Amino acid sequence: MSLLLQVENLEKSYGGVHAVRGVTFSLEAGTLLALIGPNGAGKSTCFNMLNGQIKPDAGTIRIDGKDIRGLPPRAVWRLGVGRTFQITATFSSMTVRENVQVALLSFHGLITRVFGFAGTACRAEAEGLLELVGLTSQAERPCGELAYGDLKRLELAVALANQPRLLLMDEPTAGMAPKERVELMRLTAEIAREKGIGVLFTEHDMDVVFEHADAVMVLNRGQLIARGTPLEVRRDPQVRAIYLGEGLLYDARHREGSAA
Ligand SMILES: Nc1ncnc2c1ncn2[C@@H]1O[C@H](COP(=O)(O)OP(=O)(O)OP(=O)(O)O)[C@@H](O)[C@H]1O
Repeated sequence: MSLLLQVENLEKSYGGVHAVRGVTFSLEAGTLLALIGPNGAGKSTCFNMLNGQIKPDAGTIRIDGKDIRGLPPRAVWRLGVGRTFQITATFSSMTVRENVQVALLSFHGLITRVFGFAGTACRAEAEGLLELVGLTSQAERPCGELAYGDLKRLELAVALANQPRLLLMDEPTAGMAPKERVELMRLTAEIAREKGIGVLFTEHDMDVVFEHADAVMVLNRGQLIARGTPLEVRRDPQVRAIYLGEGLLYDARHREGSAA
């Protein structure tokens, strides 16, 4: 596996708040890395630096060896950094297929040629992506009618339309039922492995993190305090201390017991 993302000594302060301190990590293509930490740990700030929304004070961010630090979001997106958000950003009056078509038109630089509807442009490509995320049967429905779990799949298809090398997922399963969470993350992992996409995701649901991440890193007060396999991180005493009262300790015992 090749090293896709390399982050070194990333720093960001807001006035007196040192939000991200010396964060260093890497991500291999085709793997899922979870970034966890309590509220205010600096997760969103890290994400916003990785996709160009916030300029780091210091540090380097390399995608396939190219330093992207300080580039604007559009340029970062063009280099293959996609992002999904906690609140889905789709066009509710368009059909599911049209939403993916519009994303594809944008990716192919054709968006200025369509005025409000996608017609037949990129249709076959859109249908291929809908098949990939299991939404073929929903293709002609207005997106505003979709169940929440399907909306999240659509959001994944829209993100994939840009052929990302790195996909940043902001709490991908927030608001979903447990069964839907498992399905979405299994699908994401399958697609990431098949297409060699690196996925970095934040998540508050520890079940999702420990089931689906290849590696987990823990941020606390802007600093990475642990990085390893899900099992290593679950067993880390510092991580356990931070997550006491948030379910991790119980969860870890429960899982280790059931794995034994
Ligand atoms: N625009 C801003 N101006 C000032 N302080 C900020 C700003 N954005 C974030 N912070 C502060 O930086 C720190 C890290 O915030 P951040 O939102 O990155 O954490 P987080 O881990 O994403 O939290 P959450 O899980 O609640 O979303 C916090 O102390 C926060 O109050």
